[in-house]
Amino acid sequence: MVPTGNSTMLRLARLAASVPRLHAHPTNSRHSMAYSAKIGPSILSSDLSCLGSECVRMMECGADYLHLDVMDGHFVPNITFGHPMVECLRKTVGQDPFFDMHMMVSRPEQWVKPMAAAGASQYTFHVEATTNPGNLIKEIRESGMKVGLAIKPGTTVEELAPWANQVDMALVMTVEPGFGGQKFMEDMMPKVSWLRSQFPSLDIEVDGGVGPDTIHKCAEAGANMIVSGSAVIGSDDPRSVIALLRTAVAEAIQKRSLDR
Ligand SMILES: O=C(CO)[C@@H](O)[C@H](O)COP(=O)(O)O
Ligand SMILES: [Fe+2]
Repeated sequence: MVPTGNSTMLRLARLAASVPRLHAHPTNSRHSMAYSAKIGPSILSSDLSCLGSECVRMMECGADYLHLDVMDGHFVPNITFGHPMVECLRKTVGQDPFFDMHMMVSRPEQWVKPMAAAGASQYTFHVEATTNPGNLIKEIRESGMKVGLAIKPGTTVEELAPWANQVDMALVMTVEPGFGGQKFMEDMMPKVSWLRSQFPSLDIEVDGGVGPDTIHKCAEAGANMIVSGSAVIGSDDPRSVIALLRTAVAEAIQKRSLDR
């Protein structure tokens, strides 16, 4: 029988409110709503000659969004792709999937409009790459995209903090940007914990070396947007890995909300 007493109802309502929305679309996450667990495979680790079908496969395996790594051979010592590829991917996957563009480029200002036109959903730039983050945030918003702000391992979280209230997402890099398949830097976790304590409803993303072995550190520290490249793409069962990562984060979010 369903209990209907007032105190029981109150407890059930509290419990329901504390349960994270597992499949929330990233576009709904800012401002009014509590953050939720979202898993974004980095397609850098996939067969780059099949990017379109790899994106489709990741969405079919339960990805919440796609993390697309743009490298210019200048900001980082590697080159990937630019907005023409994003335009093709958008045509292949349709309007729905959320494209988080991780812009590892110098002068990120120059690609805002082309990326927006190509179908990017969020433009995540590095604070190290610009002298005027405030202006760039404004330009990204005016182009209709969400804003992500990233810091490299050597950059302190204090450099991100002044902008945190103006962005949709903060990205704490857990490897030196440039390549997939590197070792997770656990010593970045205090940055995540600090951001979570200061900005309780901010989307906080971690990127680099994140997989089943390292997800619990990220989840406990307070990250809720999880980029995972080689651990997901290289797995025989990406669907299970994505589900495992999401469960770890969802449980940590639930624990945090019950502890409050
Ligand atoms: O931005 C980057 C690397 O610069 C990442 O998005 C990696 O591509 C993630 O891959 P794994 O470290 O998970 O293999
Ligand atoms: Fe990335």
